[in-house]
Amino acid sequence: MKFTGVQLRRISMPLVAPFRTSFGTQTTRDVLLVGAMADDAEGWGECVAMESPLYSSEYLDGAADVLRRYLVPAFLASPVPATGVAGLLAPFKGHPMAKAALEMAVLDASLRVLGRSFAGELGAVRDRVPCGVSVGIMDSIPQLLDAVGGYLDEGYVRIKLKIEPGWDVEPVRAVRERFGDDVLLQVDANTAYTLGDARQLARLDPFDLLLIEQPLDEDDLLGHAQLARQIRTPVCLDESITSARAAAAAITLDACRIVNIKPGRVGGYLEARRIHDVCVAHGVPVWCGGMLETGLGRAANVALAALPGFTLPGDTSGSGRYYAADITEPFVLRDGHLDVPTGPGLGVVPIPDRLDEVTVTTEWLPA
Ligand SMILES: CSCC[C@@H](NC(=O)CCC(=O)O)C(=O)O
Ligand SMILES: [Mg+2]
Repeated sequence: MKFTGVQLRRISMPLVAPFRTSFGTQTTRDVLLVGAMADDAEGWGECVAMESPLYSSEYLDGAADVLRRYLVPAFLASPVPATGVAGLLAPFKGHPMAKAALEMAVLDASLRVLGRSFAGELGAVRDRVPCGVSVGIMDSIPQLLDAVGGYLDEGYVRIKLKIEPGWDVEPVRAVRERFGDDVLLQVDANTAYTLGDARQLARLDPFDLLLIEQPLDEDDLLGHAQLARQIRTPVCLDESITSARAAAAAITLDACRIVNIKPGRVGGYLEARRIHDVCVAHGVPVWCGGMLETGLGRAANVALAALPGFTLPGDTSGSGRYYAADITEPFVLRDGHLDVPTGPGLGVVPIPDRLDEVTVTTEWLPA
């Protein structure tokens, strides 16, 4: 396979509704796409970095810069197989989301030539996955209950509520009172609390939550271990799990009992699989997190979510959760599940007209 170059394409996708978390409110999702163009195939990667460094230290323009100046030239100078991309890029410190996007594009191109799907390559054991949905912080409890009711009507099998100090026990209590105890329910704090909030977080214990996601700072494994001894709700980590090694450390320190796996956060789908394997070896359930991906990243996430250790519904919602029109054929929920793509590579491709409608800039980096 001979790569002729790499395309960096910035797109801007309006959200169907504002999405508010403890670190801010989004109304559009700006995305950096990476196109790995070879003589016999093209592959696509999606960089999940946000426009601003609010979820993690990466941000879209920084990812574009490190790809343009370091990662893409290193790859084009010595085009290794997809399994070699992470090692080739390791000398460049950090930037897991940028690295993940390039690895994903190379993997997609390679698998298309081989006629192999992402699901087949990663080791999927299911042909459809149960889907959860992430629900933002709202202006009022009634507004929240309307949103949750709508998602349950759509068939989502698990509800995740974004929380922050001042919006935690009340919304959880209201959802339980309105929709009952059988709804699979969890919360995500995006690092908004401190160990000093343990008593407040323990007030969530009576609501039988599946988990509380990332209550404390990304680098506070010991704090999460101490918190886990003060609350009954299982602690799940997201931002803290940056690699398989970090997952092993978090589990060994009893900092978490569940792991949210996000390929972009950990440097790619191959590292994501390694984290899955570490967690399975420790008996720790995992689920697939989301970064408001377009259908490209969504396709890869759904394939990943079909691996055996993904025993909890992920944030693998339908395309319509965020976008009125996706850049690929939309992912549509059916009986609360999404079908795992079976075609070569990602199994989906960007629809040229849709892609052009949302494109802000494109750059060509020739081999
Ligand atoms: C803008 S919030 C992105 C990070 C957040 N992601 C979600 O809540 C799920 C988003 C999705 O459905 O893709 C998380 O911390 O888990
Ligand atoms: Mg999270």
